[in-house]
Amino acid sequence: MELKLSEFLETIPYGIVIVDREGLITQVNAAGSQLLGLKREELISRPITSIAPGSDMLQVMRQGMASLRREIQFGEKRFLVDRLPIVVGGEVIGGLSLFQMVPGTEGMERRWSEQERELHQFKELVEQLYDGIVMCDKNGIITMINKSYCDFLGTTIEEAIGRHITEVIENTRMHVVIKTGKAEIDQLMRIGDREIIVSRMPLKEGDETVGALGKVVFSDLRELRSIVERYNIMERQLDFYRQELKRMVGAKYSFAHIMAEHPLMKDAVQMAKRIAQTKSSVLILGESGTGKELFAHAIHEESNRSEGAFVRVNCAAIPKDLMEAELFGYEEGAFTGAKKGGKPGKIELANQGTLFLDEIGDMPLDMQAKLLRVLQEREVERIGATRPISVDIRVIAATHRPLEKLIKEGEFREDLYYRLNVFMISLPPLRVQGQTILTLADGLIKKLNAELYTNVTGISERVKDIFLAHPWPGNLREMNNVLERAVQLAEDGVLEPEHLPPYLLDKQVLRGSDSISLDLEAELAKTEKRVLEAALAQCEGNKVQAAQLLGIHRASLYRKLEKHRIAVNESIHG
Ligand SMILES: Nc1ncnc2c1ncn2[C@@H]1O[C@H](COP(=O)(O)OP(=O)(O)OP(=O)(O)O)[C@@H](O)[C@H]1O
Repeated sequence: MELKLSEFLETIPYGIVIVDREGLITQVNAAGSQLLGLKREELISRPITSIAPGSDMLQVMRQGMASLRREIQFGEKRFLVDRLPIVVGGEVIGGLSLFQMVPGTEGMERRWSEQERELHQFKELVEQLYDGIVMCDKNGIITMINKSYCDFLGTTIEEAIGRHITEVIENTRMHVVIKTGKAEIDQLMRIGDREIIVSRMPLKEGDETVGALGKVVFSDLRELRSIVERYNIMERQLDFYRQELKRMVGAKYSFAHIMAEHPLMKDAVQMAKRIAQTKSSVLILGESGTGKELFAHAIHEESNRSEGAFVRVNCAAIPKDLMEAELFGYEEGAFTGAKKGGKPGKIELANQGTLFLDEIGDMPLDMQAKLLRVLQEREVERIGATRPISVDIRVIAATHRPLEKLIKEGEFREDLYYRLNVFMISLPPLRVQGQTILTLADGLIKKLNAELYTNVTGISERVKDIFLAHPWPGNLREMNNVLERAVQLAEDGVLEPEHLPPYLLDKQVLRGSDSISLDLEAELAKTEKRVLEAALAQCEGNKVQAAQLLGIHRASLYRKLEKHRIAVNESIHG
């Protein structure tokens, strides 16, 4: 019986689709599948509404009444459709849809659909590209507006089109743009309680303004502000990670990177090389920028722990209440906000390697006590843990602060001081390194030439004077910064005072402004004499020490003393 029905359906030259009571397709004839452009298998068992979204078939079945000669758009085609309920024994058991192309549109189908597709694509583009776009004619009447703008304004396309722009958009200036013919780009505009950024452009035909186009560039300034804020935070984070990465990648500093010209520096390097091989703690003292971290790296690299991690903790930079978690780590659930799975502390991470405690003088007292326990017992216990973990670490500590004074003031534990101070390396500031700083400057210039592709050959006599007179509070870091700037300004040849930062020059002018003459020889001699006297005073007349301090040979010092007729109390120091 069913076979006969389907054979019968094939003889009908119209598209036929039969659905069951639920609206699921049970039969479709060949003409139907061809008109719909879908294979029979793609249609059977699918809800009719998923094939023809606007279909009123369900309603037809519910009401038991046919809907006849309805025109519907199906993709690019237009169909004329009859829908009938199938009634058996007074009961609706399904529905039948009979359809054909709207008579007369068959031949036009392609041309018409292409135009429509283009228009459709254009509309989609306008919707997607712009948060809001509106166009009006020369009288200010809206001729086009997209859905996003309408949603934003609380209106619809149908309501807006044909009305004057001022009736639809508050604070608009589109009518002004039509009058002046001048574009207004990226203007702030308030609509309701929101601030938006808009651009308005006149539409021209030759010289004549025939309308205007407005577009919303940013539909919510709050969003823009939060984007800018997020961007700023990301920039800062990126900066931080860049520095950290530089620190990690650059962690391979060795003794080859350390420049040492002055005898005190040479001694420090010798000492550091010797103690690198031991497992003992090291305390490095020195002012800011004297190379404490560089020495710590070099000791680690030279030691038999160089394969292990070099972990730096900057005690001055970590907030007090975070320091314990940072150093000791914690177990999962140790406190609110503790990370899942817990987190190892820096001490644990330095296992088998070196723990560099920078700025140890800034470590809070309670943390000092806990650190001392780790050093004595060689065990570390995470916050919230029940068992300690044994660790094998080598500690290098550094500070620019006077630890002995801090001990007297009760700010640093004496027992920890002795634990750390198995070996002590003291790095001299530049201002006591005398003439040798000029050799350091030359060394730095060579290094910078290689890094910055410059070709600077050295420093002029005037720059030497400036360098020797400057106290270099930032030590080698400061000198490196000064030279980095200078070699880039000069590019080649020798560095002259104009390549130096103004603060170095200002000092020079101030220093000599009271009694300076233009006799270079005489001025240099005067300065040399002053420096010699200062060095002798600092060494309480000891010539050997003074020569060392100035970085010159003893014989040279004697010659200079004679030249300047400087008498030294020989009876005390020989
Ligand atoms: N003797 C040296 N030879 C070559 N470069 C040096 C020397 N001393 C310091 N520097 C360079 O100077 C800069 C500062 O060095 P470092 O960070 O080791 O100093 P620091 O004493 O740890 O400073 P701070 O106490 O301010 O942290 C680094 O770029 C380092 O490479």
